[in-house]
Amino acid sequence: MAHLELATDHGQPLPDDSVSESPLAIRGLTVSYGEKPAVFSVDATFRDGSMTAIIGPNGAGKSTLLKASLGVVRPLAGAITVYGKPLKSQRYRIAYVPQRASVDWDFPTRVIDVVLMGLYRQLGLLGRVNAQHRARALDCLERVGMAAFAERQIGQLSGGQQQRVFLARALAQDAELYLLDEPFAGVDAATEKAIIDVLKTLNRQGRTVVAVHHDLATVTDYFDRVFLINVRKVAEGALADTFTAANLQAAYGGRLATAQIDDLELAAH
Ligand SMILES: Nc1ncnc2c1ncn2[C@@H]1O[C@H](COP(=O)(O)OP(=O)(O)OP(=O)(O)O)[C@@H](O)[C@H]1O
Repeated sequence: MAHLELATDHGQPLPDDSVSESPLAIRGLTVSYGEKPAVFSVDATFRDGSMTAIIGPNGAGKSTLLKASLGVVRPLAGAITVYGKPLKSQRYRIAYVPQRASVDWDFPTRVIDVVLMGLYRQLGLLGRVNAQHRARALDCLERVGMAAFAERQIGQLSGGQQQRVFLARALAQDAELYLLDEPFAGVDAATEKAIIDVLKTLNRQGRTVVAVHHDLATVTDYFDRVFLINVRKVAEGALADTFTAANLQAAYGGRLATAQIDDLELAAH
């Protein structure tokens, strides 16, 4: 049966199993930085083992949704569960790759140290790094093609290289749920390919990937589900049901020209 959940479903109780089986379930989330909410009354149920693109125009609340899911911003209202349990006790199961622009790249630290941060659970309170930890961090750098840069200062890398290092840190964490905020923004084609290959490999291993994504032309190739938002949820579901011209119009309004929509490989709805 086609699975299409529209924004009108919030407020209705969802069956318990959809929450308990979901790596990330959001109910009634409202976040406000000032008077106007950035995210309003949003429900979302990210499916285990799926690859979901969060899509919407600038300022639609996409980053805010991720930050609230990590407990980084405090919501006005709403509940977030991770694998059916409160976020607080499950935070370690989530790896996060922030938006590149939001990171202070001038802090003096080496690439390998950034990746070792992903091993914080193994390192314990004293943070003693042994040969095994180092080998694991190097292996993660290898997987994103950055092993040769291990000793380099993070500020001395290009934007795409920095993005790969942050992905390596997320890999080191060996999480089950990966949240990425525009992982392909400002990277070249080779880096984009390297990143999507890593994400698809994680997904094949059963990990859940949720990424804020701006390039509508690659949605169909990269993802199997979409979550459309413009402060409120517009729609969420499988590509075939949800990545439609009508939903894109609803999310972007006049900001997306009909010609742009016509060029996309959309679901036939
Ligand atoms: N720390 C903050 N303080 C005040 N307002 C904020 C803050 N962070 C975000 N906002 C506002 O909240 C709204 C949603 O921002 P958010 O970054 O979540 O949108 P987005 O969909 O990720 O946008 P983009 O595609 O441009 O990255 C915007 O109007 C933004 O200006």
